[in-house]
Amino acid sequence: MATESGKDPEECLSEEDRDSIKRLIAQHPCYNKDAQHKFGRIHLSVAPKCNIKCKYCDRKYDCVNESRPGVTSEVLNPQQALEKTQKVLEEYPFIKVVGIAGPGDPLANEETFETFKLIKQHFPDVTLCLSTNGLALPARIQDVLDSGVSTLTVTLNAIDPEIGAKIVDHVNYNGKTYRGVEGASILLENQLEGIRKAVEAGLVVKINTVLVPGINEDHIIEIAQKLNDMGVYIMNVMPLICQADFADWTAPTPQERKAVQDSCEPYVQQMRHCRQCRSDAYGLLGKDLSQMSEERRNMVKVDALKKAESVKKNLLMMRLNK
Ligand SMILES: C[S@@+](CC[C@H](N)C(=O)[O-])C[C@H]1O[C@@H](n2cnc3c(N)ncnc32)[C@H](O)[C@@H]1O
Ligand code: SF4
Ligand code: SF4
Repeated sequence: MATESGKDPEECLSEEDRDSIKRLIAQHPCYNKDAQHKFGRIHLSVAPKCNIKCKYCDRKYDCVNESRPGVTSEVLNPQQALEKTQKVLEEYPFIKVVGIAGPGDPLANEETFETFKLIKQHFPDVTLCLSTNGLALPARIQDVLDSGVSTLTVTLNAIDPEIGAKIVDHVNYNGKTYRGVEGASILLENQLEGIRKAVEAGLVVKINTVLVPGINEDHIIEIAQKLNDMGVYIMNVMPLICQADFADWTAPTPQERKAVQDSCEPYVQQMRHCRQCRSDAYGLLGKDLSQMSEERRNMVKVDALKKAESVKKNLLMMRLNK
């Protein structure tokens, strides 16, 4: 599939790169629904600051019992994030992806890059994953690549600034605050340029689009068509969680979300199993270990070790039968 720049992202890659992308998708629970019950991810909550304000965003930094994006029990520094990763990966070896997804915007926090550097040094084989609103993506793309990130998510709720302005309150860019259509236009330009650069650099790109009924439901198909042109790998249409400025809104029904996803599927593969995780979630999707009692965590650990043992046995049998 050729991108808008005329280059086919797959053609730009060597065979070795293509194989390694296939391998990482096979073990990424969000990019591949078949991987979700076998492989997990850990989110490191090292990024509290944000450079924009979405009208639906409500971040909480000491929250133990809510499960949604933007909440975390605590904000960690890079060293604490490394120590947590060491402990969690040792106990739950089925976790193959280390991601940073907030609670704010990873690219608005230098700690993101410091953390990835530490993780890469200690765990060269894990997949590094980043989730951003995209405002700072053109400026930071080289830093993202240098960090060893291979899967990137950008939230893109509109490709028309008039619609975008109904969802984003303001944007802080190069020391100034922009509101309304002006702010939404600056955000959109940077998002599109950042996505283009990321695809061309060989990152596997996912787009999150929050479905806000009455604002972007009929527009999302146009976003999907654009993503097809740009060579994006997968799109995740997430239902609005009604909070902050949208506290009195009505969330989309599962049927409404499915209808939007079905209309987009011809243009870009749809992720339909997103669990709208916390910024400090770890474990399998939908089985967040950060929200479990120690007893339940131990059961998961024993189960995971048993599964790993049976995979080893199967591999051994296959070799012996050759
Ligand atoms: C906490 S954000 C982290 C990354 C980055 N700050 C961003 O917004 O892309 C993770 C995802 O949750 C989404 N999100 C945040 N609040 C939401 C809400 N109230 N309803 C639905 N999705 C929401 C964001 O749009 C984003 O796609
Ligand atoms: S970009 Fe992410 S963290 Fe920032 S306001 Fe929007 S949802 Fe919240
Ligand atoms: S919020 Fe969705 S895309 Fe992000 S880690 Fe959870 S399931 Fe994956």
